[in-house]
Amino acid sequence: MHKLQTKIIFALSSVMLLLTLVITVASLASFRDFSIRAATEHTRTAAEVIRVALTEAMLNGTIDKRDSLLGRIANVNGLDEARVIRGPQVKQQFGDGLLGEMTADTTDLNVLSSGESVFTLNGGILSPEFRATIPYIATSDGDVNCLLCHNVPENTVLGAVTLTASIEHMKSAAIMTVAFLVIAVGLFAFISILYLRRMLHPLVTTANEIETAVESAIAGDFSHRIESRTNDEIGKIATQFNALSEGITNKLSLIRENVVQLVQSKPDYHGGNLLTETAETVSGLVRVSRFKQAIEEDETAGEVFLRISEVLEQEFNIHTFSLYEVEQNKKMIHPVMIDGVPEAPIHWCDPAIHDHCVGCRAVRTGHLIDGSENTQICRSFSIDAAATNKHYICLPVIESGSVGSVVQLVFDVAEAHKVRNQRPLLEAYLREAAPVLQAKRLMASLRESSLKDAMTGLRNRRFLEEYAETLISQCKRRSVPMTLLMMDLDYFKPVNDTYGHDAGDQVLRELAVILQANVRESDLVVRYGGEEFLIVLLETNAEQAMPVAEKIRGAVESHKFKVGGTSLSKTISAGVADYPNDAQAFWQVLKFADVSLYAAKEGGRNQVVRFHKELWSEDADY
Ligand SMILES: Nc1nc2c(ncn2[C@@H]2O[C@H](COP(=O)(O)OP(=O)(O)OP(=O)(O)O)[C@@H](O)[C@H]2O)c(=O)[nH]1
Repeated sequence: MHKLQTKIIFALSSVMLLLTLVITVASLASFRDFSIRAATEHTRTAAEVIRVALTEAMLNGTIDKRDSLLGRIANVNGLDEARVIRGPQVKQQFGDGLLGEMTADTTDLNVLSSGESVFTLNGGILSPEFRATIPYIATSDGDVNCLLCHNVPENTVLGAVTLTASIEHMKSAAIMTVAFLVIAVGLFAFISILYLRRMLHPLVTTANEIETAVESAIAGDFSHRIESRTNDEIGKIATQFNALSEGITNKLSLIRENVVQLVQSKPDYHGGNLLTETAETVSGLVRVSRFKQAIEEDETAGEVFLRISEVLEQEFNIHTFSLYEVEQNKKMIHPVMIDGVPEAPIHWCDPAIHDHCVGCRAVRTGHLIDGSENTQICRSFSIDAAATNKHYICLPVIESGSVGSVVQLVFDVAEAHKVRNQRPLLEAYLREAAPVLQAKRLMASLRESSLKDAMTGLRNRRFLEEYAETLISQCKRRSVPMTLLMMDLDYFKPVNDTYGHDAGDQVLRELAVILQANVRESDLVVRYGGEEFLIVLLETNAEQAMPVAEKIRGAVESHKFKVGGTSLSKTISAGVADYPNDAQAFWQVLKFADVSLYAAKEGGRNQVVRFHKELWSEDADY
């Protein structure tokens, strides 16, 4: 049975039982009281009848026959015994009397001495018996003057009559009445319970339906509707509950549609709690939005990749993953991070994709490659998935229509389902990362080009201004020297004047190639001014740099510059100064290299001059 119904019926039954009990006790108490009062009256009347009869017998001289008189009276309905006892004065005047009139019990004696009536109920509840002991008092007024026969003063107790009356019939009547009451109350209770059940049925059924519907709603299912059975508050609750469920379902559908749009893929709810999973997806999207904000404020594409790796580890709990960057113009794929290690060698895929990016299926197709659905889908994934129990998913990051990067996830077969469920949110992250990565790379390349000389491809003076201090602090930290070679073409103006500016440019381009070819890759060749070049030789002092400068001078001298169909010979002059021997500050070393170059020019050109103190005068106008 339903709990609510049981409770109400139990409460009603308890009330009815209590009511029956109260009525029974009250009835029995009032019956007892009534019985005593009725028996009292009854015995008083019988006592009076006996008195009158005895007086009459005395007057008529038939007092000797009083025994049979008392016997007849005792046979009167409702009386069990009638016994008269003589008081001491009567005994004194008329003798002890009959045998029965002599045997007085304690109650009789008390009544004889006190003159007060005593009424008692004896025999217990099963066979109750009423006893009345009533005194006869001598009186001169009344219908007969007692003092005429009795030699006693007024108000003397002449004797007493003891009457016993059974009140069995009263008890039966009381029991019958109580039984009737109990049956009546029971019947009333039964009818009330039936009526109550009928009345409670819609309430209980509605409450049960609401309970089931709420349980389903907690589990994310809002489809349950409640039948509105009555027109009262219960019916209203049912209607309003339905309206509430309808409202939640509509709003939830709207949220889902928006989530689907944002995630661009229908989240797989796999029978879970719709509300919880939608809420989780929404909070996932909030995290995506925060991620976007963070990467936008990051400085480089490298930092963005680092954030992607943090998201994979912390949010998706994926620890075996690789990030690749595609260099479209060079058709190369560059490993940004392999298994979380920056710039580690390509290891899950065929290393050939490094120089041939279209070997990567994700790069070539621009589609997500799901190796967990088909392990053979990408031929460049070099590990035999079946043998190692490993699966993979490669997600291309599309930047303005082409693949800019690839995120590769490698996981155990057992994790395939989990990873596939995480895919929509991960793709949302990558969609946000794509334009930011592109912007960062664009910024980096713009910056790179602003630090380069467009004509020769060498670094420019701006680069030097930005990195001069870094170069010095690096040398200081590592306690290594650095030499600056300041170089300038000799008599370059006539080239322009004779062959034109384009020819001059060609000479400068060829010179740049010669300079670059004669130093180490780690050294820096900078186009410092028009036909002026600076070479920074790292970890090299001026003594060690002199042969290098000489080699360069020789290389230029022996080179034939191709100018307008003819070839041309040119020479250069160079000045050499180093850190830390000549000066501690970068710009001071540069100045000393420059004055040395000036000295080389002065000295007749096509020569290298090592800086020495005599070349520098604070007063000189360089
Ligand atoms: N074609 C071309 N000429 C340039 C460029 N930058 C500077 N120049 C020219 O380089 C020449 C430098 O001339 P000068 O400073 O007189 O020196 P020079 O003729 O080389 O003689 P010395 O340096 O004294 O040996 C000028 O004519 C500039 O116009 C450039 O980018 N391209």
